[in-house]
Amino acid sequence: MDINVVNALPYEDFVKLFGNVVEKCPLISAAVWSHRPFKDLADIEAHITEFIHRLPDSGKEGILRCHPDLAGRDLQSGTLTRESQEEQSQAGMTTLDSAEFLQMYRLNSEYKEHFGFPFVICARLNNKADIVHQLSERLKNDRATERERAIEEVKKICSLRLRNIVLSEIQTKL
Ligand SMILES: NC(=O)NC1=NC(=O)NC1=O
Repeated sequence: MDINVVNALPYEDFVKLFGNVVEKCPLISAAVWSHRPFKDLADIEAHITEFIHRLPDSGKEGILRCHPDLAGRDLQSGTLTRESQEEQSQAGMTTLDSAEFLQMYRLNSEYKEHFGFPFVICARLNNKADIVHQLSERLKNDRATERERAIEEVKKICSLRLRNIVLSEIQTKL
């Protein structure tokens, strides 16, 4: 995708295209539009990262709270966003047996009870064994450490979603 095309987008189209690179947080892309013209995709990503970094702890926790649980109620009810549906199914969340499903439910509940925000991990970079291991391990973190750790995962998800958008735009032009 030509960065000049992106730079020429009115903010409505920019937010339509990039609004879900951070799950259910279109505000971030709507805010980042102010920083155009962008040098390239990495520049857009850098501005998104900077916006998140500058948020107070409550803002970072707010971003985490916008993420659906892995193998949670949104997955069960079919109300995940397209991106989350793809990511969660790729990580094996749609093929859990009843014991695995219960384990995820219990670990997610324990994590949420402990931290006050949901466990977030970049599902595309992990399989279900990794996810269970990470959930169990990260439960031991203190809140500040875990908040930053989870935000790092949000940035990985964002980076992969940005690349997917560019790739799918290029494919539509081929
Ligand atoms: N709680 C989560 O980590 N959710 C998710 N991670 C992803 O990569 N996609 C999701 O929906």
